[in-house]
Amino acid sequence: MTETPAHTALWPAPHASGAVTATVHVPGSKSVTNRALVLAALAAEPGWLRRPLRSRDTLLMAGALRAMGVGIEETVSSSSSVAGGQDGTGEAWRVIPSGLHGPATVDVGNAGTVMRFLPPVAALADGPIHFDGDPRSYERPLHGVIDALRVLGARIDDTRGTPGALPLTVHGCGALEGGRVEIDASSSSQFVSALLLSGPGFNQGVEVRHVGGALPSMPHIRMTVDMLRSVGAQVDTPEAGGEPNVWRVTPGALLGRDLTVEPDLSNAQPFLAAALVTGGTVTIPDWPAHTTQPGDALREIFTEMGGSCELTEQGLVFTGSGSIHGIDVDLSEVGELTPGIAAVAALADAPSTLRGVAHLRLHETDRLAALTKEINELGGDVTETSDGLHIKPRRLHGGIFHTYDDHRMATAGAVIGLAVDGVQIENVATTAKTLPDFPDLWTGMLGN
Ligand SMILES: O=C(O)C1=C[C@@H](OP(=O)(O)O)[C@@H](O)[C@H](O)C1
Ligand SMILES: C=C(OP(=O)(O)O)C(=O)O
Repeated sequence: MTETPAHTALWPAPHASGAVTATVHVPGSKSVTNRALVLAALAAEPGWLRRPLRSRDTLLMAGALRAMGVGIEETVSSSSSVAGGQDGTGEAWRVIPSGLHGPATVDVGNAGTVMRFLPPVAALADGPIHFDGDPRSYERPLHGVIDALRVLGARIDDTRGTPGALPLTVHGCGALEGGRVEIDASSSSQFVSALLLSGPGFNQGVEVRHVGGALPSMPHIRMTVDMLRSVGAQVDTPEAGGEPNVWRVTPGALLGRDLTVEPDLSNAQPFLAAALVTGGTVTIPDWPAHTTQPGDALREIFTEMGGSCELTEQGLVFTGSGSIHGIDVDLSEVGELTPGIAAVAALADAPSTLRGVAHLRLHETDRLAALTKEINELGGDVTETSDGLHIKPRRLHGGIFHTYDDHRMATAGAVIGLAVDGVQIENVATTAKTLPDFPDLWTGMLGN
């Protein structure tokens, strides 16, 4: 949890005067967009991304790939025949791979996907690629990727900062041997995803064996595997009868695809929470019937917390009952949903225990400390446990909700603000990491 400058702007979180009824079009998934960009950049032919997320994390990914020589052309069309998504409001990115070249400099910002997914890509480039980012990026775990790449044959200079962390330089020489590697990915599933995504480009492919504590965010690893397969890669997984905690990717050329990015279901969370908290109804169009996104778990989690939902032709229709229940839940698979669930839990009719998310201490900020401090400063009763939070609902009052440069802290504060008058979100602009339109979508949902 890094210190927040006192002067940062305050956003008065709108208080809901009654039950919210709204349809909210949620922009594309960060996790899908950034995987699709990497896979398209590594492909043997051009591809399309339709309805990509345009946010800080995805623009950093696109900028980094461009710096390494990949062509990414942005087109916007009102005609679905040219570039449209299902609603015809088509932004589409044409990705034209043309070799990966250094020297180049990559700004990772504070994007886990950029700082983890790109060093393996850089190892395939033909020159040095320098990586740097926000101060927080120096603190986020990266050793799993760096150590593994060295075992697989890469030369990496990480002597400018703390060894095993940013800033660093990957001295790519146009190819990487690849092969077998053991990593401890208990601090981030993105270590596994990173090695698998570039695996088809390594001479021997890659075999990643996770050794260590529980691996978080399994749906995100399944997303990696599914997306690799969809561009023609051969991937063996533990689920497909393989060894537990072992993934294998065979070397081979990747296809250029035409992919429409699903809405970001984790970013749908605050809007669904608005229905739950106000006893209203919120519809999210284009909710996928089948998806690897962890946000899909909200259908079950928020139903247990008092709502009900139905997948219809219009999208996911989620309705609050007017009561909010506490929950005892293991969130290790869906850690990024924790801030939003904590916000709802603080407004519930009974205590909640959120477990399995110790690794959130090394996310955008220390999310367990930040949620505890900020909810308690509004009068709440949250205690940190070794791997999560215990939340006893209490009557909350207004005040400043600090965000620590964490988009999900900002949206969590907005959810509390619906029910508690006078909540002010410090630096709501930090939502630009994955949802730049958040303040407008939020006020639009409330009919303002
Ligand atoms: O691969 C991905 O796209 C992500 C994986 C998860 O990371 P961790 O496993 O580090 O929690 C998740 O929290 C993050 O928001 C996105
Ligand atoms: C943990 C998150 O992001 P990142 O991709 O930076 O890890 C998140 O979006 O909740």
